[in-house]
Amino acid sequence: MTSCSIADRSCEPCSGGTPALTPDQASDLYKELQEGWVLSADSKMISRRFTFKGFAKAVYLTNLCVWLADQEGHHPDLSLGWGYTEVTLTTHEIEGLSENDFVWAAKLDRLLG
Ligand SMILES: C[C@H](O)[C@H](O)[C@H]1CNC2=NC(N)=NC(=O)C2=N1
Repeated sequence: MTSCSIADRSCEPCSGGTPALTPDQASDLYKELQEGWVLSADSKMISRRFTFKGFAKAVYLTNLCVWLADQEGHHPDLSLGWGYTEVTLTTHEIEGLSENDFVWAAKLDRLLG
């Protein structure tokens, strides 16, 4: 059986010529993500803050994000401190959201079970 999850897709190389997702397209893809992701009001980014008790767990999640970013060739902005990692996705090339951002977020959701 096929699952048809966006987590099964791959991030595609993105050039400046591809238009950013419209707010409607972004909110459709947003529905496929797990709870906890936030779609910004201007539909230009999605983010999720993970909280932990301690520093090392936040570093481990950050390192997982580094691994996934290099695997997919698509890179989140990461903010790390004691007890938290915040992951923000946007496609810098187009100053907005692309499908890559949602594929990447869904892959992280899947890795985290
Ligand atoms: C050629 C390569 O696809 C680009 O330089 C990628 C790399 N990772 C990227 N990551 C993100 N988040 N946005 C980009 O525009 C981007 N560009």
